[in-house]
Amino acid sequence: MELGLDTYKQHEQVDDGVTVARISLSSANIYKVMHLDGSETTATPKNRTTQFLVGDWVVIDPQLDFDLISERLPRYSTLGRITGDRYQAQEKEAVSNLDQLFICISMNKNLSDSRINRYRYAFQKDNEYQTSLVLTKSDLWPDAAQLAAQLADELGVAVLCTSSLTGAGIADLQASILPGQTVSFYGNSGVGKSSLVNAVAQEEVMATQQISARTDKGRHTTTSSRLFPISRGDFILVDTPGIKSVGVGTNDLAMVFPEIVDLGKGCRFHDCTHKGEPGCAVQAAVNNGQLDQQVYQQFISLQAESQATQTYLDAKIAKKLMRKARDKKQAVSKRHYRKPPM
Ligand SMILES: Nc1nc2c(ncn2[C@@H]2O[C@H](COP(=O)(O)OP(=O)(O)OP(=O)(O)O)[C@@H](O)[C@H]2O)c(=O)[nH]1
Ligand SMILES: [Zn+2]
Repeated sequence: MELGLDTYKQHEQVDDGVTVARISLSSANIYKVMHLDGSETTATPKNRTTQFLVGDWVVIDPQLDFDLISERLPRYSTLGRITGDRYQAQEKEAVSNLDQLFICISMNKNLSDSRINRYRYAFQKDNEYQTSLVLTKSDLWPDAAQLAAQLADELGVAVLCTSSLTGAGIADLQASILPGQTVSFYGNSGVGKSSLVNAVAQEEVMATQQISARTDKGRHTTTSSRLFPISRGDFILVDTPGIKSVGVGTNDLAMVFPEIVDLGKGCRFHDCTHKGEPGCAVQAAVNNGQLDQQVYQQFISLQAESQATQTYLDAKIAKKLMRKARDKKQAVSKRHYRKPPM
């Protein structure tokens, strides 16, 4: 097992004579590294301020029952995720040294343009890793291959049409992963990602679930990313359950709809939402046929969605800040506590 080291060496240099390992788990500053023989050890950074991502190659100094991480080797790619800070959603790095990202969308009756548009930014981004679209559950779509071809043409990315049920397209997907590559599958809960990954890996890497009518929550017990070497397929899988959103955030709208941003420069108000304000150049363009009505509708619905993401993130952050403030207050009142005089 080489954990993708050969692929890594095609991008970056690794000195002879050092012992390298790969970060396989990162959770609340507890790290695990995987060695080239497949064994895993808890690891502690020599320098506590250094942050690591799952996928990082590191130089280790093995101790009796743990590894000391002495150095992080350069990353040739990073997969981002949207997180919130106090003011706005932000893109943060989540996984490193990734070669391919497969964005999975299921071919059920909910398949729509807006669903695909959500990821348009991720497809268009000039990534250091390759991004492909994987259509899952193709057995549910009458002319799946035709739609796949149309999307490939439209998006300019590879589109793989698969069904874990019939096995269609699985061999193509396997063939698109080169030996020693590090890959990740992204998809909303229920798209059939686990079934697909297991079919591609030819082993039970991930637990599959029947879609729960009760609740969508609590099915993934872990939210930390993890590295899985797949021996049958000779590739490395990074499971990223914590990544809820790839490139969907307010800022990304501009990248998905550059024509609307351009038109928006002509609006009377600089913060125009293009939803009926007077002097809106975008609405005017829809009215005179310059802007496609459908594109406009997609923009509006995606705008609502990204605002919802935003609000969700803001609320989460507000809660966190309140909790912090409360903890601080409690700490202060503890400090001032004096034993009552006898
Ligand atoms: N028709 C059809 N159903 C499928 C296919 N693949 C998976 N399913 C069904 O879709 C449901 C979800 O499958 P999973 O593989 O667990 O989906 P997931 O995306 O990993 O879901 P989470 O575990 O919630 O992340 C299950 O009921 C599967 O039986 C397929 O190719 N065709
Ligand atoms: Zn406007």
